[in-house]
Amino acid sequence: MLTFTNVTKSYSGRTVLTIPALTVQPGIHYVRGGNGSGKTTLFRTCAGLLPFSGQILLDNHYEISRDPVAYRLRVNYAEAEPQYPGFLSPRDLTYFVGKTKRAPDGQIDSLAEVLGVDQFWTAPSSTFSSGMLKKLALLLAFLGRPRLILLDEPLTTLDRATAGRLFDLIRRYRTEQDVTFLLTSHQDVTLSDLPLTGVWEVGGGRVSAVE
Ligand SMILES: Nc1ncnc2c1ncn2[C@@H]1O[C@H](COP(=O)(O)OP(=O)(O)OP(=O)(O)O)[C@@H](O)[C@H]1O
Repeated sequence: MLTFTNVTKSYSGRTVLTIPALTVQPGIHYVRGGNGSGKTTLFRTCAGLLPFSGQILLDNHYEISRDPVAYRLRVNYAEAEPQYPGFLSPRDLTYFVGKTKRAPDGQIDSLAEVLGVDQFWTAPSSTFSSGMLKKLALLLAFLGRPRLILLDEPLTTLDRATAGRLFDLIRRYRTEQDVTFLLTSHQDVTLSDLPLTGVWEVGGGRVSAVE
């Protein structure tokens, strides 16, 4: 569902990722690697947020530089450490992102309830704890009808109950809507409740399949 061809990503002339050829099949994938190995760079590149050279193709059709709107409509991303303008509330942000992602009727309310964002719906995000910010970022990442959702450290700072509900949501989007997930975590064991399709190791500037 996602194909990389001759992809390289550099910062100020320093190459941090080289992916000559790689195909990610539909499913739930765990992307692991040490600090600074390039996981966030990989996710931000896939999300269309960073310039790179080469080609990333979604569903054999959508390419970031050729179809930027169609591609971004289908690829959602939650940052490891989300930040939003402090004066904006979940209601403001979900309205805006929901519109750009063409969220179906009722989706925002349902996700807000499942992830517990409805508890602080109109509060300015400057007043949020890191777990509250994480819940909001996760809600935004499920909006619309994505084909691919990239979750960078989704469990960090999340309380146990919400983590369980997030796993249910991932399983549901996977089985009911054929959404593919790429997830990172520094704790292998925390993802063990999910039916993983693949495990990938990022290291030495490369991405390789583990199993
Ligand atoms: N904006 C940037 N400018 C320059 N170098 C960067 C930038 N962002 C990341 N890097 C470098 O790219 C490499 C990969 O960083 P990245 O954040 O992708 O790693 P990571 O695997 O997500 O790390 P962690 O597990 O610590 O979050 C590191 O060497 C980092 O210093």
